[in-house]
Parts: sequence; C-alpha cells; structure tokens
Amino acid sequence: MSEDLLAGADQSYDASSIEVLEGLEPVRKRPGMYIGGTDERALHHLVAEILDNSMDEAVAGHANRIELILHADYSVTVTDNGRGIPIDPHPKFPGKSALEVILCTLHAGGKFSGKAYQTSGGLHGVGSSVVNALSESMIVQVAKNKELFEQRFSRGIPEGPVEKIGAAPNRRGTSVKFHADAEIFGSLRFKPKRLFTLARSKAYLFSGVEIRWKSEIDDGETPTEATFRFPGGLADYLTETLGSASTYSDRPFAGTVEFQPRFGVPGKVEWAINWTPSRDGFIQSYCNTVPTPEGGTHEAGFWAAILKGIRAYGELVGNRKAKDITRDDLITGGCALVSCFIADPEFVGQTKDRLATSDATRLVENAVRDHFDHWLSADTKSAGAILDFLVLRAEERMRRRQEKETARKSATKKLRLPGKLTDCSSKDRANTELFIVEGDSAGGSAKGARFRETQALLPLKGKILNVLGAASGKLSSNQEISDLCEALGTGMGTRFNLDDLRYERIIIMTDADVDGAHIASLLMTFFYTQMRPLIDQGHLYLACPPLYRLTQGAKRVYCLDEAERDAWLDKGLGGKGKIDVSRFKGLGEMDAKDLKETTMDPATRKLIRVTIDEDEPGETADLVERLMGKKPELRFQYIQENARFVEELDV
Ligand SMILES: Nc1ncnc2c1ncn2[C@@H]1O[C@H](COP(=O)(O)OP(=O)(O)OP(=O)(O)O)[C@@H](O)[C@H]1O
Ligand SMILES: [Mg+2]
Ligand SMILES: [Mg+2]
Repeated sequence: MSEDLLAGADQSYDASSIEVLEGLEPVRKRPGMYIGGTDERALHHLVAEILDNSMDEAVAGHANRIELILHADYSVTVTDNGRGIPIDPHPKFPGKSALEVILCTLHAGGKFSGKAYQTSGGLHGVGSSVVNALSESMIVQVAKNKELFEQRFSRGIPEGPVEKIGAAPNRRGTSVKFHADAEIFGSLRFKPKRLFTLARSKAYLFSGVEIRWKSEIDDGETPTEATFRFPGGLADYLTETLGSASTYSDRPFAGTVEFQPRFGVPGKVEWAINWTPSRDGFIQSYCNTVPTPEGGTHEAGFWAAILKGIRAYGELVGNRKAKDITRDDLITGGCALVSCFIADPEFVGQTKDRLATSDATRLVENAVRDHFDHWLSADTKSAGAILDFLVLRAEERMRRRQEKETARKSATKKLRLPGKLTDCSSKDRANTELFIVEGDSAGGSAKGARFRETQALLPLKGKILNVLGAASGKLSSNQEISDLCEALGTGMGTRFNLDDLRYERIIIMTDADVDGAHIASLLMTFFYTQMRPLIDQGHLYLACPPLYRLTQGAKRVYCLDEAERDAWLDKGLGGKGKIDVSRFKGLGEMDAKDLKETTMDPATRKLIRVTIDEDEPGETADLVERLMGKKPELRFQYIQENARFVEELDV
C-alpha cells in the first residue's frame, strides 16, 4: 500500500469520528444485531418478542389469556390479562414512568433478577424496546387497578407521557399495538399463516394458556379466527404435525419431568418423539417457549438420552448392531419436539436461536433417559420396530461411506447401463427423454414410435414394490429400482446427484387403467422420496395416452377423455357408417404410428409436468401418504379423479 493512501486514511480519524448512539438509535441503525436482519423472518420476529412477553406473564402464573390480532392495515395487537406493565414513576429516572423506561431504553426489564419472573423467555430487557424502535407507531395500553392507561410512540420516541384514558373495571393486563416501520422493512408485510402458526405453537408449549387468534386479512387458507388451548401439550402437537403419516409407534414417546431446582427455581422439560418412514426427521426445540431453531444444550441432552436408551435396549434384546447407531441416525430419522423451562437461560443472540445454558444438557438427559428406558421395555412391539428402523439407517450410512471409498478407488469408472434400456443416440443431455414404460408389450410399439436420437425407453416389468412402505434396504436391492437408477445415472436418496442425470425429461408412460395409475403413482412416490430435486427442477412428467379410439370407416381419432369422445360422437368423424368406440386397455393395443402421434411426438402429444406445491410441504407429504399409504381405494380414487384432467399435477 502506498504512503499517500495510508496518510489519507487517518487524516480525519479523530475523536469527532467516534459516535455514541443514544437511546434506541442503535436499533434503527443496526436492526440486524437485534432482530437478525430486516427480512421477512426478522419482521415476524417483532411479533414473537411482544407475544413472548405475554407468554412470560402466563408462564409466571399471572395471565391465562392472550389475544393476537392482525389488523387490516397490517398492524398487530397483542393483549394479555396479566399484571400489566408497571406505569408508576421509575425511581432511577425521575419524571418517567416504568412503562416509558421499558419501551424507550435498551436493557430495561423485570427479568434480570428472577424476582418478578422465574422461568421467562425474556431476559435481556431489550425485546419490547426494539420492537418500539422499529415501529412507525406503537400504542401501549395497560389496565391496572381498575384504570386504563395509554402511551403512544413513533419510531421509539414517546408522543406524550403515559396518560389515564378511562376506567377499566373488569380488565387487567397489557395490550401492545404496533405497525412495523416501512423505512426499515420496506414493503414486507406480515403473513397471516406465519402468525397463526406462531400463536398455535405457543399454545401447545404452555397448556395453561388460551390464545385467541384473529385476522382481518384473509389469505384464503388461514383461518381468520381461532382459539387455541391444548391441554395435551406436545404429544398432541406432534401427532397433529405428523398427520396421517404412518409411525413406528401408535403413540409418541412423550412426557414431562420437573427438574431439581436451579438457582432455587424449579424447571421442567416436556418432549414428544416418534419415528416414521414417510418423511425426513426434524426437531423443534424451545426454551421458556422461545423457539431455538439452532438447537443447543437442551437438544444435546435430549439426543444423548435417546441414543443411550436405544443402544441399551439393543443390548438388552441382543441386537449387536444397535451399538452402531449414531446421533445422526437418530436425528435424520426421528420427529421430535422438546420444550424446557429453566431459570436464567443463556441464549446466543437476541433472536435466541440457540440455547447455551450448559446445565440444560444434564437436566434434560437425566429427565428423559429414565422414561425412555421404561417406555421401550413397556412397549416391545414399537421398541423393536424403532430399533430395526434405526439399525437399518446406521447400516445404510455405513454402506454409503464404504461405497464412496470404493468408488474413489476405481477412478476409471465405466458407465453401466441396464440391459433392457433402449438408449437414445444423442450424446448430449439437452432435449433427451427417458420414457419409463409399463410392461414389455408397450415397449414393442414404443420402440417403433420413438425418435431414436432423443428418446430412450426403459420397460419396467410388473408392479414395482410399494416403495413408501418398504424399508430403504429393500429399495436398493429391488431389480427394477436399480435398473431405473442406472438408467438415470443419478443414484438415489442421500446419494442422489442431479448433475449426473442422463436425460432432460423423465416421462412416466403407463396404461390408462387402474393398474397403470397405480404404477405411475408408485413411481411418483419413489421420485418424491428418493430423487426429490428431479421433481423440483421440473424433470418429471406423465405421458397422456388416449383413453378412447373412435373409428368410422377408414377414419380414426383418439380421445384423451370422455369430453373429447363425446364431442367427436356429436359431430362425427366424416367417415361412413356407424362410429365404433373402443376404450383402450393398454398402450400395447396402439400401433407404433398411433402411439407416436398421440403420446410420444413432442409436436402433437400432451404431457403433464409433475410439480409440488411449495407452500404446503406438510400437505404434500400427506398426499403422498394418502396416495401411497395403506389405503389403495383412496389412492385409485384420487388418481382416477384427477390425473387425467390437470395440466400440472401437484403430487
Ligand atoms: N405483557 C407484559 N406484561 C407484564 N410485563 C411486561 C409485559 N411486557 C413487558 N413487560 C415488562 O417489560 C420488561 C421489558 O420487556 P422486554 O421485552 O423489553 O425485555 P425482556 O422481556 O425482559 O427481555 P428480552 O429482551 O429477552 O425480551 C419485561 O422484563 C417485563 O418486566
Ligand atoms: Mg421480552
Ligand atoms: Mg426494553
């Protein structure tokens, strides 16, 4: 670096360049430090801060009702029936009420000493003042001693002192209404669904509270009014979350245990966990009702208990492979909720994404461990199923590692293709298509119908197994599945790699009958669970072979559905004699020319792209479960009703 540059840099660097931000200014200058950014997540965090304060009041035993309202102008009101924020003059700040101090000063709060609250989510004395700073308007009302008080703020600055505005003979508590500041959040708006979910989860976390939800904004999918009260706690929450997914145990392993007092304050942990083959595992953890998406010490304690418990059970029943199970196998396979209440928790950051209190590990582990041992030995059927499932995951993980190592060794890996694949000649992936064809008979006419250069064929024999129900070990040993994987070139499950995909479009082409629909749905499920990115990136399609053939003399037309058939029947084909209608039983009944024209030729065919509705991942899993799960009637019904009539099929 040159001398000039150095000299230029410190010329104006003197005391005057050191700024001290006062009051709530730092919050507006650097919102990220307090709410983790200025994005949608940060915006919704504002509501969480205010709601957390009311929850703290409820958990401390002073409130049992909370109301959350989303107004038409996108402002939010949170009301509780707690003690009410103190409004008397603050001893340290003459002329200011405690309310004003709390809302206009960082690090002002009643949760530092544990006198007013024992196990609170709040602890920094920052939350409400931060929300105030980032709101273009905030109105706080406090009902106390049969009187109603109010103070208004704009961008963290009081518009006047706290004032008595009336009587409140039957009311008690705090109400905070705020409108997030567009200067900070731009055009971002609260999403009814997110707030609804937030309110609901809080109610699950503390069964002593009733939370009412109201939204003046109707997004068409979120209820505009609801009352949440869940005496069943996390066990119910988990059961609801898993919906109709099949699980290895009928009831989740769930419980609540009080801790030995910490700092003289009793705490507790509540949890629920179950295992399912039909979706990825997850854990949602909370401390003092504050979500901790990055986990922390309480999660560590929970997994330690489950891991030790399952290994000990394996040893007890003589399953030697149980000792290979690791924490990762547990985490990827289990669906868990853990909520603890402890005094004076330590979090990382103001958004409290991770719990750091080291005691929590031991407390949670001890609490859960005993119960888990009992639970496993009391329900040996579930315990056995869970153990098998976890052992399988461990084996799969180890096999993957081994395969990776051997794959690296054989550097000159030759591409292996299944014998029954009729490949296309193009060496370039662009514009190529793989037709997965049901049965060999159809394969015959498809061979004559295809464009050799770009269209490849893979006939699959009979019914592939119901992959969703099958353990993943069975999957990889299934011949049809491994042929499919080799043809695609991608690997599956956690080894799936989209870059290796050998074709641009994968097209499922099955007969237009119930069996065909079944096979198509099995394949879609397989892609959904094992090769999800292939669907996400728009590579998966369903072919639409016609359902009817009409002939009249020498004239012949194909119809995709009843409507089309009826239209032709009305106007006639222009041939001689009576119209002969035949309903296809299979692709094999069509000759190559017709198959090409109706189903395979990109210029004349129709395709359905398989997509997934991103907003509803839960429902997607649910639908796949419904399609593929234990009830075939439901499945057929769905496919027959829908598959033929939608352009984009949401699996
Ligand atoms: N709804 C309420 N009812 C009663 N007191 C409240 C309520 N909301 C806030 N307070 C009081 O205001 C104080 C400050 O709240 P604030 O959210 O700023 O900080 P905190 O909750 O103490 O900590 P954190 O920054 O972690 O949220 C609280 O400690 C509590 O004493
Ligand atoms: Mg708070
Ligand atoms: Mg504060």
